[in-house]
Amino acid sequence: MAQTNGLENAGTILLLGCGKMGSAMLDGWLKAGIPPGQVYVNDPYPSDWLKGLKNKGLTLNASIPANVDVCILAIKPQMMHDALPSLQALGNGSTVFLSIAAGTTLATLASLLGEKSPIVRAMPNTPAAVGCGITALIGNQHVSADILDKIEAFVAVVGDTVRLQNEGQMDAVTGVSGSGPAYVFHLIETLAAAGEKQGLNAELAMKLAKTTVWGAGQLAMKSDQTPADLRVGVTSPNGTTAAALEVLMNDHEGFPALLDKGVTAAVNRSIELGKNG
Ligand SMILES: NC(=O)C1=CN([C@@H]2O[C@H](COP(=O)(O)OP(=O)(O)OC[C@H]3O[C@@H](n4cnc5c(N)ncnc54)[C@H](O)[C@@H]3O)[C@@H](O)[C@H]2O)C=CC1
Ligand SMILES: O=C(O)[C@@H]1CCC=N1
Repeated sequence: MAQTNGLENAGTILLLGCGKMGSAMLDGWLKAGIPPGQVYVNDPYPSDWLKGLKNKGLTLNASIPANVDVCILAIKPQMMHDALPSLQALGNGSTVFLSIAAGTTLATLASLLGEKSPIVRAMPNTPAAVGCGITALIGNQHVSADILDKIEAFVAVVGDTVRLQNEGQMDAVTGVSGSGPAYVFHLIETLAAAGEKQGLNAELAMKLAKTTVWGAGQLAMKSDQTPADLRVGVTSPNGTTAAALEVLMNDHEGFPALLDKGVTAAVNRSIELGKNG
């Protein structure tokens, strides 16, 4: 039997906002077999890649179609109040909305889109661009198990998925995995810079830093051992790693304290964005 990905009956799709996240997801849907003829995209600043998809049948910047099965909101949270009133005709309960905006709550989305609307809130991350994202999802009271399965299929084609128990978890998810890739990219930058300071040329230092983060990520995912055990496995008694970890694992000014402060700042900003919504 042919393999299915849950998107065979995706229906008519409207994507509002096709920047970094919107285009990563759109690319995933098209690669997963959604015909471009089923896809409408509205974005006032379309990329060349997006414009090129018009030749394949995608509809760009047309008026809102009368019947939309799934409408994906991939605009900035600050744009919701201006942009969503244009979608109110879709708020009769038959269109399912998927918002990936940080902070914007299900209640705010329902107030802007129509209280009958089935709305799923999700938090993906940019590794979705290479099919390695992780997206957390939660639906409002109008989202049935079947609808949630269907919407999950839209994000599952660009990576792993998790379902949340309650919307309150979304701020913490945003601080850990939504913003998380930036922390890891910064780790790569700073590891490479430290290598340069030790005399390596820039290209070599960056190759070592990138491949080390990639390899450690692969090992953490594939090994039966916990990350803590894997760390111990690198650390020879009285060796080089132990010397580094003595500095990095300092509770007050090392990784644990810094990352905790960073994640807390992201979570607080997510809560603030939600209140402003
Ligand atoms: N970048 C990231 O790592 C992640 C972003 N998000 C969320 O995804 C959403 C989009 O973020 P990015 O893709 O990073 O931003 P972006 O700035 O790359 O994309 C936003 C797009 O919206 C378009 N736009 C502006 N006004 C519009 C309107 N009225 N109608 C239609 N399109 C409009 C812009 O031209 C732009 O292409 C945000 O709500 C963000 O919180 C969620 C998870 C991760
Ligand atoms: O920085 C932001 O607000 C968005 C949400 C998560 C990642 N990027």
